[in-house]
Amino acid sequence: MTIVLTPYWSNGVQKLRMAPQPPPKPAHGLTPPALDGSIHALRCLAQLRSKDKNIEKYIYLTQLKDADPDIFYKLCLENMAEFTPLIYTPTVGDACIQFSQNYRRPEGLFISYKDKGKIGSVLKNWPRINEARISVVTDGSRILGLGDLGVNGMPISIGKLSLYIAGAGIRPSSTVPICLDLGTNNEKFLEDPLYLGLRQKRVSEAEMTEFMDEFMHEMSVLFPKLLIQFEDFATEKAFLYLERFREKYPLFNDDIQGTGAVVLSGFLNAAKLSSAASGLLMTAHRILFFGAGSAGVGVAMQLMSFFTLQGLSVQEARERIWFVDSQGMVYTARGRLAEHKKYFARNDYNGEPMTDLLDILDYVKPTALLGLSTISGAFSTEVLQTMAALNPRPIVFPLSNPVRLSECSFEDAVVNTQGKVLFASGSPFPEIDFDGKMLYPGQGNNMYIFPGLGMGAILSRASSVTDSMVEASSLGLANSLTPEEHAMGLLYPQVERIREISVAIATSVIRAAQKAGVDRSPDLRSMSDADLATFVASKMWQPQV
Ligand SMILES: NC(=O)C1=CN([C@@H]2O[C@H](COP(=O)(O)OP(=O)(O)OC[C@H]3O[C@@H](n4cnc5c(N)ncnc54)[C@H](OP(=O)(O)O)[C@@H]3O)[C@@H](O)[C@H]2O)C=CC1
Ligand SMILES: CC(=O)C(=O)O
Ligand SMILES: [Mg+2]
Repeated sequence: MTIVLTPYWSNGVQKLRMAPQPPPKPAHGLTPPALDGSIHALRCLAQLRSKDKNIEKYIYLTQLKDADPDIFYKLCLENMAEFTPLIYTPTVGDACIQFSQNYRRPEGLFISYKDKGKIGSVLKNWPRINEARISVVTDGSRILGLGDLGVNGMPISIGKLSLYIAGAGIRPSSTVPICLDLGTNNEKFLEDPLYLGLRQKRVSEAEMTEFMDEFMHEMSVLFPKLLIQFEDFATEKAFLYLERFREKYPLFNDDIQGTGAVVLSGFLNAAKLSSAASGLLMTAHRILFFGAGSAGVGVAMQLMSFFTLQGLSVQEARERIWFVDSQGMVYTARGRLAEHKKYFARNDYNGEPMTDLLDILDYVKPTALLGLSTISGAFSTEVLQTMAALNPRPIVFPLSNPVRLSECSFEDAVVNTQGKVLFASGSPFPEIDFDGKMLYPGQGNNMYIFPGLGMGAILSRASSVTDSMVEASSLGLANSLTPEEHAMGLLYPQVERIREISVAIATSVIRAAQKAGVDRSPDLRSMSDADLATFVASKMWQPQV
């Protein structure tokens, strides 16, 4: 499939352009005399706020970003807490579901299975080849917790890249949103006349792997300076293609590694508060994962480093972790297990399958309960009360997205633990006044990590993204809380400080890349940490309004 470039009419001449390249400024006389950039930004904000439905706000913001990226990103940076739920989770989930209904104009690159054998020629249609530095690539097979959405997954690539631009100052023109169309198993979409993707079931794993080999090779030829973020591939494929390509190309999987890093960071801060209240050693935490997919296992792999940083051996660290999947507690004697579950399967339980979460809580007695299951409400009143009975300050992270699939709400977690909960969720919840005290939910979302991790990898020109770079991003985030944020009991910094945080993360990531010897920007090696941070900040794109 060749991408279709939108006809753009200007001064009677047909030009071709694709977002995010801004339209040329209209000639004198073609705009009202008093149109002033900063006043217009206020006008746009008022127009946005006049809309009732979040999906309408999303559509409005998509058009604003297209028409005037400077105003869009200025407003975004000034109103991060208001904008992120609109351009990202939860609203981006609805934008994906409705993509084929609401589609207006191209914004990104679609590569379909029909392009196999000539993927390079499709990539060449991208209008800003030389500028490309970062691509978010999805195959739409597991969008948030919404399942297989086929090409309707494109808004997730677009949304993540908007956060790269807002959060880390990546130049808009250097971003490449990509959706691979390998079919869909979503029957509703296959029957929908408006569906914009291939009308066929997903291709086999062998066929997809051949396609992916060609795609990755052609990407590396055409975009030699590109970092790739794999996003929302269904679990088996997420692990398969991360392992297959990570040594060969600069890439990371956001759901496995980005989520692992963001949760490790919040967990580090939560565990300190929890241990301070209980007197429990940091090494004595017991973590129960509800959900054993790419995100759950990715987080567990990263949390291993929490324990090993505290001095435990790898084997001891692994023993601090339990998993629950749709069949109950995951243990080796249960029978055949998917490959990605085997490492964390318990070897110290041989009894009957344990399927009730309350029974599992009673057996494991966790200090922390992490939800990555897509099961809305799974952390029931009884589950939360049990966590509170087991721990003076229970750690409860319902991390599934979008917000309607969260395992519990912040309010339920607060009320059922008498305000003791240490909480982070995947999508945002409002703060709560509990007994006269303001309590703030953390947002344990990889959006804190990938902008800074990506910026660090791009500036160091890393030839691959190592585990040490991912860990550095996590520690950079954990250490970025201000004393005021600690005093407020926050587990993550306020999102309004995202650029400052991204500087800290990118700086740590560059240092880790240098240590691992994968950096290709030797000039950065001799800089002091302070100079390196200044350099990173100086490279951030700023909206000009
Ligand atoms: N906060 C963040 O930054 C991020 C959040 N996420 C969210 O995490 C969620 C999971 O993503 P991902 O791991 O890729 O998805 P998967 O679908 O691969 O994993 C879901 C897991 O939940 C398990 N599960 C399903 N139903 C139940 C049930 N009734 N009881 C117990 N476990 C159950 C599944 O079990 P089984 O294996 O048996 O099928 C599976 O292990 C999504 O909502 C996603 O949006 C993802 C990335 C980042
Ligand atoms: C946040 C994210 O990456 C997800 O829910 O898949
Ligand atoms: Mg994701």
